[in-house]
Amino acid sequence: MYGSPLTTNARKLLLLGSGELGKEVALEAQRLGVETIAVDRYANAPAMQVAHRCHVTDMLDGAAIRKIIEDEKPDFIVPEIEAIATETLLELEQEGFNVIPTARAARLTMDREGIRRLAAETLGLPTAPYQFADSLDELKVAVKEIGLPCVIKPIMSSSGKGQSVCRTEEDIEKCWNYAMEGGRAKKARIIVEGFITFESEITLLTIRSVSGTSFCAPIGHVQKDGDYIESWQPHAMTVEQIKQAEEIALRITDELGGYGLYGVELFITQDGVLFSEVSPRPHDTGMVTMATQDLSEFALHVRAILGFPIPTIRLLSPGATHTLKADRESASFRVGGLEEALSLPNTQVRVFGKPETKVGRRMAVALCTAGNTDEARDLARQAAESLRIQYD
Ligand SMILES: Nc1ncnc2c1ncn2[C@@H]1O[C@H](COP(=O)(O)OP(=O)(O)OP(=O)(O)O)[C@@H](O)[C@H]1O
Ligand SMILES: NCC(=O)N[C@@H]1O[C@H](COP(=O)([O-])[O-])[C@@H](O)[C@H]1O
Ligand SMILES: [Mg+2]
Repeated sequence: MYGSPLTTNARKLLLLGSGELGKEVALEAQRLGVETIAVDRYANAPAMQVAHRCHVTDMLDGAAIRKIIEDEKPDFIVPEIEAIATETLLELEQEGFNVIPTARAARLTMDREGIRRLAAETLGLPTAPYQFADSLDELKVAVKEIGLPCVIKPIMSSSGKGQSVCRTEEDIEKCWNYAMEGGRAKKARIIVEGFITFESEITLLTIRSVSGTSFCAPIGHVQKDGDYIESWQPHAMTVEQIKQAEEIALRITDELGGYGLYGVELFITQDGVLFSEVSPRPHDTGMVTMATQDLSEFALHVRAILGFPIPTIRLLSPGATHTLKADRESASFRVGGLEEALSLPNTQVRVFGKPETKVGRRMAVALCTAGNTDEARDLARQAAESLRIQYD
């Protein structure tokens, strides 16, 4: 039982990160009468536009995050991005705050080394071969060990920032410099992974709630330069592949614990399913569930967080998403083409409302359903291609 938002008995959910995914979490929380507070590094972030209140702060500044949380006293602290002062979250959890799904999950997944060592070395899950390096010289040695081609990523980055494929020895220095520019922390540490020639890659949304662990139908996706372009659900898989995928997802989410939705990223290869990484929060590729499922990944996250049951998750239709990205930096622009996009059948659009564009920044997504995923992908691509950004 809890009171209405903005009254003394309100249940309060504070988002650390306020992008397009947080916006949907805030909306779902509000549907259940929860007070929402959005925090991010810049003003007018998408979730701030729908939350009851907001705060702008450096998300890696532990003292600043602590001050906001001590003042707000939220019932749930919900990380929405990776780059947060997670040491402070560990402390706050110790002091009795509820970090979703757990502060340790946020801490481990903030940095590729934490989650990769846990998955591969502690749990023994199959992954791409990997090495870490702190300098260009160390990287050269690591590339020799792993072999070419390989994938080089800053240990702290997301949405493909600073990530590149190294194909020849001459590329190594370029990849190192690219990783140094794209990483979000001061640490100059990178991971080198063997390049996996996968048949497909999926996100397995896995929910830990009072009802136990539930899985959504697998979501297939295509990424370009490490960032997602399109996703679809369900992704066709054999019974054995689904079994392996669910086993991996169960192992890693059981280890990380807590209540909430996880996005488990997996590579489907000829030799079986490999663990790639996991988000302890809704996943960008999972936006497709806003069109395909009775409960979207955002609704599921909120239900799990609040401690409510999730007896069933229904896939209502095959569906797909396709993203709209900006190609330059601007604070004065318009998103157009909605008339054309929305004249397509079974099509919806989410315009995130980000205040500025940047090269490669995701600004909107098209969501479509159809009789099968191929048709849905075609439709979503057409819808996204109808959308355009006009810069002043
Ligand atoms: N070892 C690999 N072999 C082949 N492709 C890879 C490898 N690692 C990453 N990729 C490709 O790059 C994409 C992004 O990689 P990864 O998920 O590690 O980065 P990320 O920055 O965390 O992205 P996001 O935040 O969007 O999940 C993967 O989905 C996959 O398409
Ligand atoms: N792959 C992670 C992901 O998609 N995260 C989503 O993107 C936002 C940041 O976008 P921005 O970089 O455009 O501000 C995050 O806040 C989250 O919603
Ligand atoms: Mg990823």
